[in-house]
Amino acid sequence: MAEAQIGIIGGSGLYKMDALKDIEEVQIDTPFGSPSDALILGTLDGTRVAFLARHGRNHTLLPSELPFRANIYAMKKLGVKYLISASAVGSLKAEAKPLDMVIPDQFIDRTKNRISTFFGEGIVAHIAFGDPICHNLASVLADAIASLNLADVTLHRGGTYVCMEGPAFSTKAESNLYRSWGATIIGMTNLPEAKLAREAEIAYATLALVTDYDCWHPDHDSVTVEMVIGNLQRNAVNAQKVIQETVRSLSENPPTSDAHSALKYAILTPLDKAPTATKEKLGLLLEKYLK
Ligand SMILES: CSC[C@H]1O[C@H](OP(=O)(O)O)[C@H](O)[C@@H]1O
Ligand SMILES: Nc1ncnc2[nH]cnc12
Repeated sequence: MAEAQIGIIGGSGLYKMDALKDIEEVQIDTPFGSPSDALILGTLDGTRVAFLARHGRNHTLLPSELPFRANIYAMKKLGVKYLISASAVGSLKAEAKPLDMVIPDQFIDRTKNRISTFFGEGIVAHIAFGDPICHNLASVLADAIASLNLADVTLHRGGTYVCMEGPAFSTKAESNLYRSWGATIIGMTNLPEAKLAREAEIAYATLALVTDYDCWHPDHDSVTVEMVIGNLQRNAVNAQKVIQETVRSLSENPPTSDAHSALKYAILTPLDKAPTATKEKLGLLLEKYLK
């Protein structure tokens, strides 16, 4: 059922993409349940893409409730090889200001309650995750931002995204602790997604849209939902331009990615000894290794 090589996951405040043409809504069933919402297949400048609203189009799912495995598996089912996450984040550094964009290259895991592997039930795999973001896809994103010359948008290339559990925002002590670790931004969603995308051999990169200074900055109010959504809406048009330009570039020049062969040396269990039910459940992920 290959339908789109490029997927987009829209986070808080980015529940649809206005530029998509010839839209088709697809309800996708996966061995890991239903995704956050129907996936939207649409065309951007002649290229078919798949869009998913991470929290559902009416923002009905908490970060801890997100069906991360179903979301990534659904993208895999549609044939996605490159996945762009657009996400609202708080800034942990003075120089990353609200309305700036960050393309992080590292994560710190502060989640407590997430399932972030497809494996288990008789099949063991350990993917390499030292470089959790696809460098080549991140470069395409960065080049797209540079080529657009967006007024008032500063891009910060690289940096560490702290992924917290939520849903409450951080305490000041936590926020300052993450600052002392040198982290750049904070959010609640991208780390499990990046891990699962890697297991699914999908290249993943984050376009982080800074909406606030969390709660550490002495000269700025602490983050509120109103602040996040207000600033995200101010940035939504630019974010969509960046995604559109990235898609154009990816379709002209699809980069190589180590993610596309991430399972090659990761699976420990001999597949001929693995439970049939698990092999069937992981179907699409194992397909090429079962031949
Ligand atoms: C609405 S504020 C907190 C919420 O915003 C971010 O969402 P996303 O990553 O989906 O853009 C953050 O991770 C929290 O889920
Ligand atoms: N300060 C913050 N903390 C966690 N997630 C966020 N999303 C946007 N701003 C955030």
